[in-house]
Amino acid sequence: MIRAENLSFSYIHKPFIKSISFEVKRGEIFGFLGPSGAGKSTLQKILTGILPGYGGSAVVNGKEVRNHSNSFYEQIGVDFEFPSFYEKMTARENLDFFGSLYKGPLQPIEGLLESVGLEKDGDKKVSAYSKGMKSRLNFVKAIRHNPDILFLDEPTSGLDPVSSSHMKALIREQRSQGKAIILTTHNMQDATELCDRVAFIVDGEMKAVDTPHHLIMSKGAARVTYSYLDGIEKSASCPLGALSDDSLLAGLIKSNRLLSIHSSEPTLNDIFIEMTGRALQ
Ligand SMILES: Nc1ncnc2c1ncn2[C@@H]1O[C@H](COP(=O)(O)OP(=O)(O)OP(=O)(O)O)[C@@H](O)[C@H]1O
Repeated sequence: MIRAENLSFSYIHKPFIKSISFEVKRGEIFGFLGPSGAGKSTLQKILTGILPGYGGSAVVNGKEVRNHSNSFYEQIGVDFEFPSFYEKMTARENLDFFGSLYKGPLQPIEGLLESVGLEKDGDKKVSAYSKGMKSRLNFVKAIRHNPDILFLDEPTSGLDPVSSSHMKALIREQRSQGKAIILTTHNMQDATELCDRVAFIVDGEMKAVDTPHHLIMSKGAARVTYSYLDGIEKSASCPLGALSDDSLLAGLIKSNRLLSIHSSEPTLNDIFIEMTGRALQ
């Protein structure tokens, strides 16, 4: 549903986005991960038709984005990080207004507000909404016209843990309806939980693309860390695959002197740092 080939872009004369290619299929959540200034929002802007002066090709729902007509916006939903609403209007009035910009059928406001726990706040002015409430309202604004493709920028930013987990469930539900979703985040936990595939973006270049699981497994072996008493508490670790070669561990098990033992895999964040030499947050 989305295909980028040799995508490039420059804000000034210097090339910034450099030869990026990827594909996102129906029913897939694809994550852009990268540090601040890496080019994630720029890529989203190219794919949503805001920056038409790009090089290469960006095809969204079968159309080259730079040639898009207004009907393009009937097919995509955009939830960018900073919600845009008329603050003096209520949530319901805002959804009515933004909904009126679309030709196609709209999802009923009541059900949408209920899906994000705002059913009792629909008649409140948006100026009285908290940051998290605005984020939830922004999400339903993006899906009101039931688009095939969703662009989400930091969709859990500003949400408390319960709302964040609820938001992730809503995003998965959109995926199960067959939508293609591009999600931008700094949050590795969200990316690991939500994304079918992720792209590491650094300095306008794509450094790796794969499933979070493959990325984690390809680079770092899981390790086992254990602690024991030897006058004072000490700890040691060894690769999971080499447990039987660890004579210290074998001795501790035999003499029943182990205090704790656990295994840990590298996180996506560790892999990002290893592959790109840059920290994400
Ligand atoms: N309109 C513009 N004119 C000139 N430079 C710009 C413009 N918009 C963005 N940039 C520059 O392009 C680079 C990439 O910005 P972009 O917003 O795509 O990064 P990002 O990866 O989305 O960062 P963040 O995670 O902080 O949102 C930055 O160096 C930014 O200063």
